[in-house]
Amino acid sequence: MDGAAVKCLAACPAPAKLNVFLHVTGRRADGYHLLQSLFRLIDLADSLDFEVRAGGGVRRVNSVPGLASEDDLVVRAARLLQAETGCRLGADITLDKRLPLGAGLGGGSSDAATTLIALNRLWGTGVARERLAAIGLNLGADVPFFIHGSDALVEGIGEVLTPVSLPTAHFVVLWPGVCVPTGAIFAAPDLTRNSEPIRIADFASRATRNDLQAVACRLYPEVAAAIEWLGQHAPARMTGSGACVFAQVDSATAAADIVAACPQGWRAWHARSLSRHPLHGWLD
Ligand SMILES: C[C@](O)(CO)[C@H](O)COP(=O)(O)OP(=O)(O)OC[C@H]1O[C@@H](n2ccc(N)nc2=O)[C@H](O)[C@@H]1O
Ligand SMILES: Nc1ncnc2c1ncn2[C@@H]1O[C@H](COP(=O)(O)OP(=O)(O)OP(=O)(O)O)[C@@H](O)[C@H]1O
Repeated sequence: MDGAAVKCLAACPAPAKLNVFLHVTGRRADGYHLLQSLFRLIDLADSLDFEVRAGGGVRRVNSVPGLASEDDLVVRAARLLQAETGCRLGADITLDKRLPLGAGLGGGSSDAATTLIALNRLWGTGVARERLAAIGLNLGADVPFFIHGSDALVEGIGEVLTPVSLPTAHFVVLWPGVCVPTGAIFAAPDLTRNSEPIRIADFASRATRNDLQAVACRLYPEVAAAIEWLGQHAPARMTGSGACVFAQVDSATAAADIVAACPQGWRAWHARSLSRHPLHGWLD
């Protein structure tokens, strides 16, 4: 342990996202794909506790099944912030992992974003939002979205954000129990990579889809089965690169009825839209 805790912060939320649509419009020279996607924050979340230490060590102090501490984006985010700012303080971090891994909910990216926002405040490193988002992009394509912290049309590989204001909504989110590795979906030869770009002003009136869905359904039949089951209740679509699928419903009651009928071995949640990341006010 690196000295006594000098400051603590408990129960910092790391909310999930849904990709209302996701179009792949091209590919960069480095292999990353260009996207157009409407991202919504939802109130399903991981939760993080931070204890600042006088020594410079950073570690996750609890165990998380399937996620070694040294590989955790939370630990990598904290070390990256130290490297970028020269901060000599350290942190013990506890991650209460509630979001499934590799689920298209952006859990790892959100954990990283919450770590950057919380430690930037606790360590007093004073990095402004835009620079923190640029730092976060090194950890994952979705991190800038969570640092900006509001619903957005996202372009580039995740770094070009146009905030949008959307009505509140209820969703059912369904996880068919598998973990989908994002890289494998983007690497598939049959992925649609040339969707026509939509103008921001037009996206509400155009037909949309998730271009990653067909590949994920082919490689992971559980995803196809989840879309089929949820689709009997409301129009259903995959989020991110899967494995979760979601449907917008009219009310909390409608969501609860579908959640109650969820087949054994899968998990379903009623999620509400979130207008802002709960830590949004902590950045300039
Ligand atoms: C598809 C989305 O879920 C949409 O929200 C995200 O853009 C994926 O973000 P992520 O899970 O944070 O993914 P990253 O860890 O950045 O990338 C994993 C791998 O997916 C591929 N990848 C990812 C994002 C992107 N725009 N193009 C890609 O080709 C790359 O091979 C990369 O090595
Ligand atoms: N704190 C973390 N939480 C989740 N995954 C993490 C974390 N740190 C590292 N990872 C790694 O990142 C991978 C993908 O994480 P994540 O759960 O965010 O995927 P995802 O929900 O599919 O995200 P996206 O929607 O951005 O594709 C995991 O399989 C895991 O190996």
